Amino acid sequence: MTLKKICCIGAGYVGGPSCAVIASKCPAIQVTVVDLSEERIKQWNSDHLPLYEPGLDDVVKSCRGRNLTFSTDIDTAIQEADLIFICVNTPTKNFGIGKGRAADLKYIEAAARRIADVSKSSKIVVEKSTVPVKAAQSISNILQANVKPGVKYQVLSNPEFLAEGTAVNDVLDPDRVLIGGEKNSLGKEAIEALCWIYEHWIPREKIIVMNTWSSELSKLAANAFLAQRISSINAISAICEATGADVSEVANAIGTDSRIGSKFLKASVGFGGSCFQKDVLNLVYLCECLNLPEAAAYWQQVVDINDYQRQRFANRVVESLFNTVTDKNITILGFAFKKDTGDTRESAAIYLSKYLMDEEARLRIYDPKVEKSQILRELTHPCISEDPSRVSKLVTIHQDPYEAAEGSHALIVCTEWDEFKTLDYHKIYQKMLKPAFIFDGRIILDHEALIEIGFHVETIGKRLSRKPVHRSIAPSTQ
Ligand SMILES: NC(=O)C1=CN([C@@H]2O[C@H](COP(=O)(O)OP(=O)(O)OC[C@H]3O[C@@H](n4cnc5c(N)ncnc54)[C@H](O)[C@@H]3O)[C@@H](O)[C@H]2O)C=CC1
Ligand SMILES: O=C(O)[C@H]1O[C@H](OP(=O)(O)OP(=O)(O)OC[C@H]2O[C@@H](n3ccc(=O)[nH]c3=O)[C@H](O)[C@@H]2O)[C@H](O)[C@@H](O)[C@@H]1O
Repeated sequence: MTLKKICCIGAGYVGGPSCAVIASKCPAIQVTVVDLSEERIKQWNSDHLPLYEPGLDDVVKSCRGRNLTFSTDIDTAIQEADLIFICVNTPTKNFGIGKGRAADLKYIEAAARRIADVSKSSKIVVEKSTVPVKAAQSISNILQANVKPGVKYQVLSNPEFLAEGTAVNDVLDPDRVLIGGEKNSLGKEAIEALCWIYEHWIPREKIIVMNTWSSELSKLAANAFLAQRISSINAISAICEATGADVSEVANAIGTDSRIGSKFLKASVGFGGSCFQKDVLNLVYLCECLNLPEAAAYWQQVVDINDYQRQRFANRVVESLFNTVTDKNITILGFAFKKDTGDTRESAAIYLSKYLMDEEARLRIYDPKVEKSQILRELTHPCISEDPSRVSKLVTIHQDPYEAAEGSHALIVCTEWDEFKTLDYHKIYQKMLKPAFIFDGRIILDHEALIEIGFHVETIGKRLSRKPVHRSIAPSTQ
């Protein structure tokens, strides 16, 4: 089967980059990415794309207006397409049954109903969003219940594994592509059609075909395993801090075992991003629904350790600053959930800011890629601040790291931006109040050099020798 036109519903972090790469690699296919948000589509059609992603500008510019279109005309794009990717958001439900754990599937259902309402020809519908197992069944049920004469649907699962900050490369050169579908002849035909798209640039042996439910579960399992590694090394970091072991040395030692592997063993102030917590909780909820409480409790610990790590780090900041941060100036370097993205969803910096605002600290925040309005939106969210007016009282956003450090008692590295490694820390030291503290939540700075300058340095998973600083005898917060 040859596909001439494809449509992608959802122009977000997944739909935009993945379909831009498809368009660039398949010049004979017309790719239309649609979204309900006029603002987002306007940005995709401008020089200022709605998300920062290295290499994305070039890919989009190379095919936008040729075989890549961004549009709010959802119905026309669906009607004309042979194949439709569903890339809408699947956030954690914050109300009703499964609140705080289950994925909210209302956007998936709305997309499926829209396809059913407007389609006049047969479609392959590809679920790319991350969903609970059996979501493809719900999509299929909605489509079949509303099917028009002569129209046929095949639903496939094709989860996305790209990571933000490396999205373009991840789609260009993935470890694997997963496709789940039915084993009957129509199912196989649909799987072949989707394989044909990917085979424009990905070797066939990297495309793994399986049943739909395995494919859906593999996505949740992959994210749960990745998050579990971070929580595991973060749990080890707590032992390191209590004993004098060094978590980076431990990670290096265990990572050289080829059965364990060296990736995703970087201890940190906690994982962030829109998916790890959401998908692990989704798995927890799935286990609960399947009456598997022990499995649910196991995966719940991955999220609990992440909360513990963030709180533990915040406590260490307060304790080190003589057990009070009230009215102290604290500079936060980095607000994105990781480097090379402007995305702040579930960023550890948000939670750290919350804990410090609860202690009435004054925050001076700098991030090279996150807009001021975005930081304020995160901090004034009702889950973070009960009284948003306190945010304007306690928080200032800065365009320059040196300005942000001016008059500060402490500086906290929350995001591992490369530029933080090469700042002029002599200059920063001069601008700060003494004793000047640095809390390296990402283990990226040269701690010995900072101690030499005169800083009091604290980091994750390691006790640092330091010049003595007077400590108060007030009770510890830990
Ligand atoms: N962000 C990431 O790095 C990754 C995300 N995923 C998964 O991909 C899915 C999408 O994630 P993101 O792209 O980050 O979300 P996003 O929130 O950036 O984008 C989703 C877009 O879908 C649009 N939308 C929602 N309902 C719609 C409808 N009925 N019709 C048209 N547009 C609609 C929204 O307006 C939004 O622009 C989620 O399930 C996520 O778990 C998977 C791999 C990586
Ligand atoms: O489903 C998704 O949304 C995606 O989730 C993650 O990608 P992403 O969240 O974009 O970024 P990661 O590189 O995985 O980082 C997630 C968080 O973990 C932190 N992290 C990562 C690695 C590590 O060793 N230590 C650590 O603290 C990062 O700083 C970040 O806060 C997965 O890596 C992708 O494969 C997946 O497709």
